[in-house]
Amino acid sequence: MAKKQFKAESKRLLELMIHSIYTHKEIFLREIVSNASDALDKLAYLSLTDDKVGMSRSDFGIEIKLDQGARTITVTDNGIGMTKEELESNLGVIARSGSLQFKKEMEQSSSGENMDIIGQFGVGFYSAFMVSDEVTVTSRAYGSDEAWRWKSAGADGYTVEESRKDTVGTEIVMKLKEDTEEEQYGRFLDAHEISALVKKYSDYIRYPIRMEMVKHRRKDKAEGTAENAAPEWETYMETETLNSMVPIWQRPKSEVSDEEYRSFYKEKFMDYEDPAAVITVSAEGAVTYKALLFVPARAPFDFYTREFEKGLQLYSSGVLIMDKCPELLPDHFRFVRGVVDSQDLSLNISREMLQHTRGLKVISANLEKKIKAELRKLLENDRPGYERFWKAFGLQIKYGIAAEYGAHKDLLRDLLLFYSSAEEKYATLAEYVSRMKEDQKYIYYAAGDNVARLGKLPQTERLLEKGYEILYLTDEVDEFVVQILGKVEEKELKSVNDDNAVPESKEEQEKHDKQIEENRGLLDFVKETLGDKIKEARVSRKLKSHAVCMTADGPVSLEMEKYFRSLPDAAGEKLTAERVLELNPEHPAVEALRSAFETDREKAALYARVLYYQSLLMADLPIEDPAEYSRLVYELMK
Ligand SMILES: Nc1ncnc2c1ncn2[C@@H]1O[C@H](COP(=O)(O)OP(=O)(O)OP(=O)(O)O)[C@@H](O)[C@H]1O
Repeated sequence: MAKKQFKAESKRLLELMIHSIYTHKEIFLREIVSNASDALDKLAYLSLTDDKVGMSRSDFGIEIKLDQGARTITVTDNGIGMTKEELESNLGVIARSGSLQFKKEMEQSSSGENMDIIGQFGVGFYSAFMVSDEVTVTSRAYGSDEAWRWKSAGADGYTVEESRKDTVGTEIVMKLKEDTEEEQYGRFLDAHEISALVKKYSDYIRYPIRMEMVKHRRKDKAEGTAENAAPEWETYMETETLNSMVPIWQRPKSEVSDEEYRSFYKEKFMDYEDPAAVITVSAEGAVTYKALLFVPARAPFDFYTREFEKGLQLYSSGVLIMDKCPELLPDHFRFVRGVVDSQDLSLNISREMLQHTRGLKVISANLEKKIKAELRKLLENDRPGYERFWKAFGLQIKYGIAAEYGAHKDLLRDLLLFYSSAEEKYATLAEYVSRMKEDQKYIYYAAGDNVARLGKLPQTERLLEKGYEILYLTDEVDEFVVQILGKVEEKELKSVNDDNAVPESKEEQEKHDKQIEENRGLLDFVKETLGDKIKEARVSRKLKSHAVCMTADGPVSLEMEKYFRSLPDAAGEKLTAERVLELNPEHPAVEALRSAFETDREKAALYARVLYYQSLLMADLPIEDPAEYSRLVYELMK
């Protein structure tokens, strides 16, 4: 029979498995058993809506058989099975999630020194090759009379041939490798070893995992045996269920260790980092359910893409109904992973119907509150942990505030962190407010690309000098968030660009009014020279060591304009900011402009243009005509 080749990337993964230097080879059993459990889930789910399956929950199970003579471990399930095509496509190429993730990680760590990663999350079926030199999979798919056998001795390919199997399901025979000095593969033929591995990794699997175990018992005394004769023992075989079948989320929190929660998370959701937070819920009342939720420590690579699917696993009395039920999670908490199990959702419910059940709404509203509370707890008790969370998912929280016209702002506001000028670290809005100076009316913010640049923005200088704290907003969505929030604890959020951002004394005000009066002609001239490039030229109230800065009037800020400009053309009309060029009349450069305005208008126009370009540069706005700008500078230097 012709051997078929594995796809290139599968082959590489397989080779890694075969030559794995990883010491926790024992995890192969967890992977094979969890695949069997998935297959049982699928058929159990089908049996809810399809009478033809003719099986009930108690009929499903997994069986493990050890054969010392043949050096084989056989794992059999009566789940959904695989057709010939499925055998080829599922076992011939790298499967989804876990294996792919694994492959990515391996590519990133080119030397393979990260081999420890292997055991931390699902590596799937291929892990069988860590301990076996031949794997045979015989399967009969539900609804089919045919059975097929897939066989492979490793990276050089596999065969698929017709076979026989009386019942629906899958049987996997792993022929163990010969023992070497480093590795005793033979230990996996020991029933006690296997039993311990099932307990360790697969205890919560909700189907019985059965195996024949050798047992010892005292023989009944034969008649006439002396009273004090030594008791006689006999051995016999008995099928034992190795796992407790109690899912971790059904166990009382006090009986589960943190380590158990963490390793459950890592195995189930294929992460190799511990979660940032674990949330357990046991609710009784309108809807009775248990939930076990996790906040991952970092965002999956596809988190901020359309491909990412949110949702929690939904079980109804222990039967998996849906792998990612989106209705259970609001968008702003879409990073949460976990499981919900409720006896109050009808088992016969179809997935479409499920979307409309009230029970789900109740659960989701409750979970939203719990997640919020847990994040607050993290913020209060473990600031570095929260800041790590914030780096991963803060953007999502901000989107949540900006979404739906601010419908969720009250829930999410006190989860926000912004970088602050005061302590050069993140601050919550409440922390900012608590530090506000007595005479301080506003919560100040500056928006731009990065903190370093914002700290040097001309218009922040006087505010900082007066000792006011400024929040530096560096995400595109930030200014939308600020607009939606409007006020925090009665304090208005104010851009440093705002014309009256800096509070003025009466004298300062009078001085300013006088400056406006004195410079009226000059301001008109600057506006005339620059034409449509600006809406207005204005005497600045906020500049100190700089001559000019660019700000904007109206609802569209300069940063928003940058954002709108970055959108694809299809995104509709581009909104532009109403630009205002602010001049500092006390600055020598502006004084030079003023005297040129009085004596040499051509020179004054040159100065005005140069200052305009300077303001664009400092605001990190594009210079429309860099060549012209350069020519102006040459002109100045003449
Ligand atoms: N016992 C089984 N019964 C039915 N199908 C199975 C069985 N074992 C494996 N499969 C099929 O083979 C596919 C590949 O399995 P594999 O373990 O490599 O990846 P996976 O389970 O999809 O993801 P992971 O990498 O997370 O384990 C499975 O998705 C499933 O469709």
